[in-house]
Amino acid sequence: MSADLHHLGTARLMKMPPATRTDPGAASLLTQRHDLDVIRHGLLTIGASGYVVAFNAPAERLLAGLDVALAVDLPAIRLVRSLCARTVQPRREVFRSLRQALDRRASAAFEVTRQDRTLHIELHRSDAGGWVATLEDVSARKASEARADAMARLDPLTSLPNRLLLRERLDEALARLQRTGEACALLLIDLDRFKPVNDTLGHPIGDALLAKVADRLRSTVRPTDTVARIGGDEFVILQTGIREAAHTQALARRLVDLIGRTYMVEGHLLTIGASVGVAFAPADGTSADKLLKNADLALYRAKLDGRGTYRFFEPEMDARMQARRRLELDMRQALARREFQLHYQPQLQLDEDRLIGCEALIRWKHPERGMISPLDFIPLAEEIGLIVPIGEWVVRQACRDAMTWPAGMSVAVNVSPAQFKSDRLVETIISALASSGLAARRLEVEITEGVLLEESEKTLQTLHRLRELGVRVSMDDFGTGYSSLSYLRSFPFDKIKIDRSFVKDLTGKPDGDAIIRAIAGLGKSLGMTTVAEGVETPEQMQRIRDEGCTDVQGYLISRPIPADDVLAFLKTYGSPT
Ligand SMILES: Nc1nc2c(ncn2[C@@H]2O[C@@H]3COP(=O)(O)O[C@H]4[C@@H](O)[C@H](n5cnc6c(=O)[nH]c(N)nc65)O[C@@H]4COP(=O)(O)O[C@H]3[C@H]2O)c(=O)[nH]1
Repeated sequence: MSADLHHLGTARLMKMPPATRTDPGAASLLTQRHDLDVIRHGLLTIGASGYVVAFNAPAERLLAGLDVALAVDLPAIRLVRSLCARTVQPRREVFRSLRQALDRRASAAFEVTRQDRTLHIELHRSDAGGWVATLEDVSARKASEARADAMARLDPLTSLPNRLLLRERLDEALARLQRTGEACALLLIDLDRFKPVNDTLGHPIGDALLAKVADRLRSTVRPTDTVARIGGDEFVILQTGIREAAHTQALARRLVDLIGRTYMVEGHLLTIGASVGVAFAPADGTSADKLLKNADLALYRAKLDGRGTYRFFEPEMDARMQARRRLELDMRQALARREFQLHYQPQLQLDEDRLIGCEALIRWKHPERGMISPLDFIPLAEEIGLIVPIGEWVVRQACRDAMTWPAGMSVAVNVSPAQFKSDRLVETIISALASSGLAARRLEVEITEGVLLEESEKTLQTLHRLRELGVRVSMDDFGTGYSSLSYLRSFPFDKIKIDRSFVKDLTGKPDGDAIIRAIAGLGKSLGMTTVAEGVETPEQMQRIRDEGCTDVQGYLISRPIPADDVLAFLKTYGSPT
C-alpha cells in the first residue's frame, strides 16, 4: 500500500513538520469554518503540503468512527488509509484512481461503507495546489436503489420472482451445475381456462386467482427451488439439486393436481387447470435459452395432448416443431402461389332423389408433398390465424364456382371459430356474394360447436346478421360436442348435419339407429333439415331414409370431386334445374 501512496505524492509532504508548512489560505479557511458548517455535505480541505487544513461539522460527523480522529494538521495520508480500509471498491482500484487524479490534476470519487452507511467521497484539486474533499451520506439513496433493484426482479401481483430474476437464478444454477455435477429441472406451467375467468368475471378476480395459484405453487416446492411468474398466466419452477428424475415427475404431477383443485375467489367457485412442460439440465440443455425453449416444446406437447397434464421434453419434439414451422412457412406462401383448391361433395335430397348442393372442401396441392388433407393443415391455420385469409379465399372461390352450377344448387362452406372471431366474416361474405353475383340463399355456412363455445353473444349476433342477409346456417358434426342440444335452442339453424360416426353405428351397433331417429325427429319438430354425413352403403342410405332424415352426403353418392368435374358429375347424376 505504501508503494501506492508514494505515487500519490503525499508521503513525502506529510513528513514535513507542521511548523515548517505553508499552506496558502489555510488561515482564512480556518476562520471560515463556522460558515462551512451550514453546508449539508461534509467538506474538508487538504493543503498542498498534505495536511488537513479545515473541515466542517458535517465532515466531522460523517467521519466519526474511523480509527483516526479528524483534526486540523492530520496528515491526509492517514485519513486516506483509514478510509480505504472500508471502500466498496477494491483498495487497489481506489488508489489507482487517486493516483491518476493526482497525475492529471483531476478529480477522483470513491465510496466507503461503515455499519450500513455509505459515504460518497469526491476529491477535487484546489487552486492553491491542495485538495477539497466533499463527503455525502448516500445510504438512503443506496438503500432505495437496492429496493428498486429488488422490485425490478419481482412480480408486483404475486411477489414472486419475475422473468429477470428467474433468468439470473437459472444462470447461477447452470454455472453451479458445471462445478458440482448436480442436475436441475425447469417446469413451465401454463394455466388452462384462465382467460375465460379473466374475461367473464373481470381482472380483479383474475388477479386474485393468480395470487392464489402463486400461494399454492410456493407451498409445494422446497425453499431452495425458485417459483417465478413470467407472463399473464405463465409460471416457472426451477428445481435445483435433483438426484432423481422421479422427484421432478412427482412435482409435475403434484402441480397439475394442486392447481386443478377448486378455488373460492370473492364468492366465486372457480376451477382452472395446468399444463406443464419439463426440461432437465444438463440433459436437455446447458444454457438458459435452450432449457426454456425445450421446456416450452414439452409444454406445447402437454397442451396438444389435451391439457391438464405434464410432458417431459424429448428430442423428437424439436424435430416435430421444426416440421410444423416449415408447414407454417409453406402455408403462408400457399395462397399467393395458388396452391389451394376446392373440391366439392354433392348432397342429395332424399324425398325427390335430387342433388341440391355441394359442400366445399379445401385441398392443398403442396409442390413437394403432394395433396395435403385439410385435417393436417386447417388446425395449424386456425392456431396461427392464417385461417382468416384462407377462409376468405374459400368463400370467394366457392361463390364463384357455384355461379357456374344450375340455379337450384347451393354451396356450403366450413367456417372455423377463428374466422368468427376476426370480425371480417360478414363483410367478406357480403363482398363474395356481390362480386360473384350468387344469391345469398344459395350460400350455406357450416359451423361446429367450437364456434359457439367462445364469445357466444358476439357469435350469435354474427349468425343473425348472416341470416338477415339470407345466408343459411347449418350445424356441422352434430352430436359429437358437449352441448349440441342446447345450441339448437340458442340459434334457429336451417340444417343439422348428423356426424358420420352415428351413420357408421347404424350398421355396427345394436340400437345404432336410435340416435339418428331422435335427431331426425328433433329436426322435423324444429323445422330444420337433417343431413346424414358419411353415407357409404345402400343399406345405410335405406336406414337413414326410414328414420326420416331429409338429406344425405357421403361416398355412396360421391367422394369430394375437383371443381372442374362438378358439372360433368351433375349431368350424369341428373342435375336440378
Ligand atoms: N369416411 C368417410 N368420409 C367422408 C364421407 N363423406 C365425406 N367424408 C369426409 O368427411 C369430411 C366432411 O367434412 P367436415 O366434417 O366438415 O370436416 C372437414 C372440415 O372440418 C375441415 N375443412 C375442410 N375444408 C375446409 C374449409 O374450407 N374451411 C374450414 N374451416 N375447414 C375445412 O376439414 C375436415 C375434413 O375434410 P375432408 O378431409 O375433406 O373430409 C370431409 C369429407 O371428405 C364418407 O362417406 N366416408
